[in-house]
Parts: sequence; structure tokens; C-alpha cells
Amino acid sequence: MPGLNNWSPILPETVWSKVASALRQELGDGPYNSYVAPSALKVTIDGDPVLVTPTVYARDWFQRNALRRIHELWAQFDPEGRVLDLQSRIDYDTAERQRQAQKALSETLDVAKSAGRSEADVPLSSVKTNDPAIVADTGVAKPVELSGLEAAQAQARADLNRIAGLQDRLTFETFVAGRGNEFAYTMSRQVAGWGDGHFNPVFFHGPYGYGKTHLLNAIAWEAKVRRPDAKIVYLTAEKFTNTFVKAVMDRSQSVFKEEIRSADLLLIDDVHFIGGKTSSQEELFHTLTALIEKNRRVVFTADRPPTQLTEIEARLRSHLSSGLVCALDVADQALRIGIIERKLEQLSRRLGLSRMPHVDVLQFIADSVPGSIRELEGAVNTLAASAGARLGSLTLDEAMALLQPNLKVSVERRVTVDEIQKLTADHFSLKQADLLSERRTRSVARPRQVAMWLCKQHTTRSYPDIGRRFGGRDHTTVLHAVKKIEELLQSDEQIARDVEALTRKLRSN
Ligand SMILES: Nc1ncnc2c1ncn2[C@@H]1O[C@H](COP(=O)(O)OP(=O)(O)OP(=O)(O)O)[C@@H](O)[C@H]1O
Repeated sequence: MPGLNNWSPILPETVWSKVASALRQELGDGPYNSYVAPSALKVTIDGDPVLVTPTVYARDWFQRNALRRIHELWAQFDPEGRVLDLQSRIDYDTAERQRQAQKALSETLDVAKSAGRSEADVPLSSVKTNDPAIVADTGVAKPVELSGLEAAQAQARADLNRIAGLQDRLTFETFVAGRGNEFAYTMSRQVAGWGDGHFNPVFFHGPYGYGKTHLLNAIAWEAKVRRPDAKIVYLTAEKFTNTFVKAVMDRSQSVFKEEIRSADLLLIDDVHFIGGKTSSQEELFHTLTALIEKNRRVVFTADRPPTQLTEIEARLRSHLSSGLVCALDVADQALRIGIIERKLEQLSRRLGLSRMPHVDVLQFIADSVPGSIRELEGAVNTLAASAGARLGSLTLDEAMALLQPNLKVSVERRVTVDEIQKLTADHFSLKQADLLSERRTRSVARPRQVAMWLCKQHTTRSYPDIGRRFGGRDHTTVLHAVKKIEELLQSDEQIARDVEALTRKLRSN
């Protein structure tokens, strides 16, 4: 009989892989590829297993179609008797960040306690600056009543907000990470956690409206919660320049220098603004070298990488690039939908609604609102303001009608992939399931290619997205299909007639 020493727990991941392969058998490849494969098993910081779905829609699908069976299989394969939770990625990320923040704060409070201070003595903030608009200084201990994480966070936020003009809502909890900003997000968390200062300064760059200011604010909030006694300075490059120029005129440069150079963490937003301003650049250069020498953390944002900031003097440019340069890219479709989902969840909660708008509405906003996340947020706010309590039950047509006047491009009736598949299958006397199946005979493969081509023409879906909706196929298959049909349209009269007939039906629907 094995002794206790030989006992090793079965990992939740191992249990999940057994559950997943049983599900594949039971559900078949279509639902498995659409819902099970894109979901992931995660283990929370507290050790609890959670099945995380990429979207709220997928979570709802599990709840309706497979959750009971998953729980049965899980109980069968997990001798540890753990309970599997189900969450959408957004919910999971938010909850996990809160758990991590809570843990970090309790560690901070433990350190304070073991140093002989009570929770109520942990200093949160006090100001000693000549320009309170720019500096958050926590040098002098100011006892506050602290009744746990929320009180500490609220107090820290109130202090920083009053002093430094940070925005309350721009935190890690409200930031949605995904392709395009994942690395910037991870680095921001690392800076905010006062982790290894190997990369210093950190320089984030990217197009307007894709979350640079949001990340900088989030770093300030979290860094403050984790080290309440640290001096955090947050300012825009414009503020830096204006305050510096004013200090020169008032002959108070020494105060300005002292305030900025005594920061533990300096965050400067939109540093490109300093281009062409020689004396401010000189001052920033000396500030940066002084802080780096003392191993203080510095973070910048700009609309371009340092090498392209040609209006900034070469010496400063080179120092800006000397740590870590990290790009924020435009958001892909999945991230846009994630952000819309998060925003709608917040608004629905605020409006006291019990349900979210249908996934088609989310998809429509993501597809039809051009521009950055700022524009996307504007559209979601407009929709919520116009729909009010009806927000959760809006149909696609109602959402279109409400948003249409604000969209730059007029919104045509939206054709869906599902609709194209049904029409095409019908036209070729097939079933929709045939188009999603593995069958490769010409009589099925050609109509499938036609349907893929129609999707590319009449929807805004990407190649990978279309592939996923055709039984989880790869984007190269869709690419090939689109090329093939384009060739055949020139050479095969029958295909040309089929495509024309289908296009007419789609338009008249
Ligand atoms: N990943 C994200 N998750 C949630 N909200 C986001 C995300 N990215 C951007 N936003 C929101 O979009 C809006 C614009 O973002 P932000 O101001 O941070 O952009 P920026 O890159 O600093 O642009 P600019 O250079 O114009 O100031 C903000 O309201 C922000 O909260």
C-alpha cells in the first residue's frame, strides 16, 4: 500500500483533460470546437478550479447545454472532490485581480503589524508640495481609520485623485487585456507591484485611444495600494512643461526639481508633447538620469516609439529607449468585444438590469463602430443612454436604429454568417450541418467555399472568425476558398449564376 509520502494530488488540469475528451465524444466535433476547445481550465490564486470561457455568450451556452454533464464527469474523475466553477474570461480576470490585490494588501498590513504598527497607523497619504496639482507625496504619516481592503483602496484613491488628477475609473479592474495590449498589461502589473526594476524606464507607445493613459492611472492606483508610503508622481508631459516654465519664471526651479526627483515612481503621460521644447527636454533628461541612478521607477507613454520622436533631442531619446519599450496595438475583434462586454456589464449593473444585450448586439457594435476604444465606449454609452431599462432586451434591429445616426458609415441591414450558411445550404439542397461538417466531397466542399466567399463579401468577419464558424476550420482554408471562388467566378458560369442568385436572396431577405 503506498505510504502518505508517495501520495501526490491529481492536478485539476489532468481532471479537465479527461472531462474534455469525454465531452468531445458526447458532444461531437462541432460544439466541441466551438465551445469546449476555446475554453481553458484555470486555477485561482486560492487553488480553486474554474472553467473559463472566452465570452459571456460561451458561458451561457455551457450553462444551458453542458454544465450539468460537466459536473457529473468532473465528480467522476476528480478523487479530490473539488468543485469546478464556470466563469467568462472577463469575470474570471476581474475576480482574480481582486483576489491578488486583497492578498497583496493583507501582506502589506501583515508587514505593518509585524513592524509594530496597527492597521489604523498604516500611513496612507499626506501632502508636502508647492504644486499640489502635480505631486502625490506620502512622506508624512497621516493616521487614518482603515477597516480593510476597500477602505484602504478608497482612501488611497481619494488622496491620489485629489492631488494628482488621476481618474477614479481607470484601474486594472476596469482594463480588459487581450491581444494587442497583453504584454503592456503584464508589464504594468509588474511595475505596479514594485517588482524587479531591471527594465527602467518602461516606455509604452501606441495609437490614440487604446489605453495608455488607462494603464498609467492603473499603475498609480495599484502601486499606491501596495506601498502606501511611496511617493508617486503622475503628470502629463504638458503639465511637466508648464509647471517647469512657471517655476523658471518664479525662480522656484529648486522646489520643482526636489519634488519630481524625490519620487519613488514617476509616471509621465504623452511624452511626445515635449518635442521641440528644448529647456523642458533638458530638465526631463536630468530628472530621468537622477531617478534611474537612485533606482526609482519611471514610466512614459507616447504616441510613437522613442526612435520616432524626432523632435526630441537624441540624448534624451536614447535614454527613453534604454529600458523596456513596449507597444500597445490596435485591438482585435475579440478584444473589442471583450471591452464592449465589460462596459455593458458595468452599465447594466448601474441600471439594475438582470440581463445583458444579445451577443449579436455586441458583435454589431464591434463591427460597425470605427476607430479606437474611445469611440467604442462612446457608442456603448450612447446605446445605454438611449435604451435605458430596455438595454438588456434590445434586438439587433433596435440597436442598429439607436446607433445609426451616430455612425459615420450608414448601417446596411446586417447579414449574419448563420443566415448565409442556411441560404447556401438550402440553395444547394444540403443541410447547414453539412457545411460545418468534415465532408470533403465536391458536392459539399464547393457550396461550403461559396458560403465562405459570401461571408467575406457580406460580413465584416475576419478569415479566422469565418473559419471558426465553419466547424472550427483554419483561416487558411477560408483564404483558399475565397481565392478559389474568385477564380471560378471568371471561368465557371454555373458558379457565377449560383453566387448571383444567393446574393440576390441575401439582399432581398
Ligand atoms: N483595454 C481596455 N480596457 C478597457 N478600457 C479601455 C481599454 N483600452 C482603452 N480603454 C478606454 O478607452 C478610452 C481611451 O483610453 P486612453 O485614454 O487610455 O487612451 P490613450 O491611449 O491614452 O489615448 P490618448 O493618447 O488619446 O490619451 C478610456 O476611456 C479607456 O478607459
